Amino acid sequence: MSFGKESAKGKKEGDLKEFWHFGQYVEDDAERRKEYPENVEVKELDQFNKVGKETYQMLEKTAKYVLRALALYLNLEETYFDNYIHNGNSILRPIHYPPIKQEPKNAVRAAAHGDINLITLLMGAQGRGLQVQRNDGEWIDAIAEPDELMINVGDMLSRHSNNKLKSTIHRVINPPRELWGTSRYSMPFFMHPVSEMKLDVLESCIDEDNPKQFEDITAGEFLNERLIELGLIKK
Ligand SMILES: O=C(O)CCC(=O)C(=O)O
Ligand SMILES: [Fe+2]
Repeated sequence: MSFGKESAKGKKEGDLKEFWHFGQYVEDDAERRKEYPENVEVKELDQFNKVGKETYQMLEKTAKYVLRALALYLNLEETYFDNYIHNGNSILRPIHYPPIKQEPKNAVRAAAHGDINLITLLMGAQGRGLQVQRNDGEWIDAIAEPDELMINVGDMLSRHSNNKLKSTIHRVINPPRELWGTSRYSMPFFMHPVSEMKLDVLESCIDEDNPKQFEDITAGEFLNERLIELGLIKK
């Protein structure tokens, strides 16, 4: 994905980043397989596709267990999400934030946003910069240690749970000027369900104090809407 092409929802400046995508490896459903683009084979790097696939599948499995815990928290069956995420449209996205060569004006490495998907798993990034916004509006550093994962709730889960689980607003700030010459690398795993999953607010998350906050929509429709807003696909 070319540099500067993606911008956060509602922001005109492109983010200062470039990235690769590893997508779903559908091995048991010919119809579903046609829904996703083929993963691109990189012949120049011997281990690239193998390591990408292994990383994808390990993070996918980890995310599945996290969603099981969240399902229990939402008073759902423990395995509620399992069928929705099997062969889901999840993405492993290694990102490179290149050295900054000139005054970026209003552009940042990643402008403030909520992720589109159910949950995001972030392995320790190489280089600081990630911040999350607290409920009181203050931004705090969110730096995972090598043996830790940062886990964000995304907008799809926030809709489905009527905001009982709030989408984590986060951003990647530019480094101080003396570190402009350094790259940053990060590797989020975005857990997405299959496109036909209904994100309609769960009945169990609606009551008098917390009326239904979101319109009914499927994951596929919601993703499409958001990709248009991010400048990644055309209407
Ligand atoms: O670079 C990071 O650590 C986070 C990237 C991110 O938030 C995103 O790509 O959605
Ligand atoms: Fe994000």
